[in-house]
Amino acid sequence: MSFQLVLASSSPRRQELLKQVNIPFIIRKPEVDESSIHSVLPEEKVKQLARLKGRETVLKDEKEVILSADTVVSCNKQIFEKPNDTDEAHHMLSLLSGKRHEVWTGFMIRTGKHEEVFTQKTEVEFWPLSKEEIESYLSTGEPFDKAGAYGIQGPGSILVKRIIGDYYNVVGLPISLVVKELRKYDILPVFQ
Ligand SMILES: Cc1cn([C@H]2C[C@H](O)[C@@H](COP(=O)(O)OP(=O)(O)OP(=O)(O)O)O2)c(=O)[nH]c1=O
Repeated sequence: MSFQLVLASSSPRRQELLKQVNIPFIIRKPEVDESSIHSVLPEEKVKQLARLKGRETVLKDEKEVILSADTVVSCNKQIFEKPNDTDEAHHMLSLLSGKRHEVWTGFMIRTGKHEEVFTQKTEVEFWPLSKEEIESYLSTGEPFDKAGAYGIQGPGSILVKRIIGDYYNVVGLPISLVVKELRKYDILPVFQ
């Protein structure tokens, strides 16, 4: 039986990453209250949030596979999600300045019969950032819809000294691991 992929996400980055590997999908965004998840461990938090988003997405028939995900930044035992305002974004970037942090993405794959949750970690190191650099970056508006208040894929790329691990995991979906798992449902990138 071949399955239809349903992306349970409104993140433009996740949509782009699936398009990049030519996987056909439809979008169905769940209504979730993310504030109900309080885990202090980033790996647990992204698992729980991906699970919540996946389970709250309606399965319309047995041929559908739901893919949901969540990304957080973890630095010095603190978890950074999307900043609520400029002050919070400034605070996050000040704490990330000159240091290493982890980006965790959790994703869930769910059908009517099975569900599984996976996680992936990428380490990112930032250059030391001056107050002016942080303010100039904030003025681009980039930080506000992104965990940790930056996007590695845009102008935020110049904040990054190095990364260890999957780049796409930082952008919101570890696409090669996702594709590997979707093969079980005969969902294949078109070039295969
Ligand atoms: C660290 C980092 C995060 N991000 C993004 C990926 C995610 O979209 C976002 C983290 O927020 P999420 O809550 O994981 O996702 P979302 O609210 O954008 O979308 P949805 O819940 O509908 O799936 O941060 C980047 O785009 N680049 C980066 O470098």
